[in-house]
Amino acid sequence: KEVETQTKLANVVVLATGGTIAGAGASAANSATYQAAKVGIEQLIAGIPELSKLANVRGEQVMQIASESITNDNLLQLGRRVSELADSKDVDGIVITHGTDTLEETAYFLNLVEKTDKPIIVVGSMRPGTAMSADGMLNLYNAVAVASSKEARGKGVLVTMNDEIQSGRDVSKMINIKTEAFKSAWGPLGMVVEGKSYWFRLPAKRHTMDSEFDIKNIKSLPDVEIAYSYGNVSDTSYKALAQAGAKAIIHAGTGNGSVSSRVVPSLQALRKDGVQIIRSSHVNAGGFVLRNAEQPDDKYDWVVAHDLNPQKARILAMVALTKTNDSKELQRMFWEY
Ligand SMILES: NC(=O)CC[C@H](N)C(=O)O
Repeated sequence: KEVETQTKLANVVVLATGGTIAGAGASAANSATYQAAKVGIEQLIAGIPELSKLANVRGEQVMQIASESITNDNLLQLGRRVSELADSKDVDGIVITHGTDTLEETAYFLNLVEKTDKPIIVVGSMRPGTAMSADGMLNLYNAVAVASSKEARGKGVLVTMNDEIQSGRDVSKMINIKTEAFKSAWGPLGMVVEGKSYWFRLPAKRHTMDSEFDIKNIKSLPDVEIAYSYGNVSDTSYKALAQAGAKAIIHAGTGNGSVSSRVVPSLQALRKDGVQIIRSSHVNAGGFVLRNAEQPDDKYDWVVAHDLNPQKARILAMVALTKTNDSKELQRMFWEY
């Protein structure tokens, strides 16, 4: 009987990349002062013996970094390893441990480019394992629980933080000092309680199996940069980014992606020079940019990022530009993904 239940367990691979979930501080009182990316994946897995009841878990250290330092090459490396594992008959689910600063970017990237319906869960923590009330252990336990469940298949890349199951597309780090850090403007998809998932809604946007993008066909990612907007903003950063070779500039706009009258002529000129201009919003709880509402996008041949925040808009723009440089096609992709 024991052997029978053992063989029925799902095979889950944990790909470790660093972050606070692998962090260590000097004392248990250090919840905010510590070094990220210190503890290896074997030690993290060994610290949660309960994992062996959920799945056959093995770990792989893909990199060991704080996620603010992740590069496009790191993204591609991780994406390719996820894809190889997803293609393997011996793997039922994949968990990625990640720093929380850019976790939402990596989760969205994988959501766009991984051609699999196997569960892919990205997880981090807000406190290092050495701190009181560390959250990494339960977050990782929940990630493995979701990764090993059949119900998680085909739902796109997911994020398990603070007992919630979030869509990797929607979720964003909203506050950096609470364990309740990750939110989606449209709400979580479900909850994990004591290793069991409870689902309430499904992602409506194209992802994974239904995506036209495939990591196997992406050799490199183009340079897409973000320019932040605010009162008294000048066009200096936009021009400098274009000068440095950006193929697209994400306008991290105020409100509904509004553009200062001081900047509009420069963005028109940059577009004429071939740079794609993508209007997004840096409104904290979730921007919502509509085409031709704030600026005449049709006339200027600009693209709107709709509800994608600037950092997620950068991810989609990079992936989309590997396929097309047609602004109408880019806009279609921004509506569909
Ligand atoms: N909570 C965290 O994971 C932040 C640690 C670090 N800055 C990172 O993103 O990797």
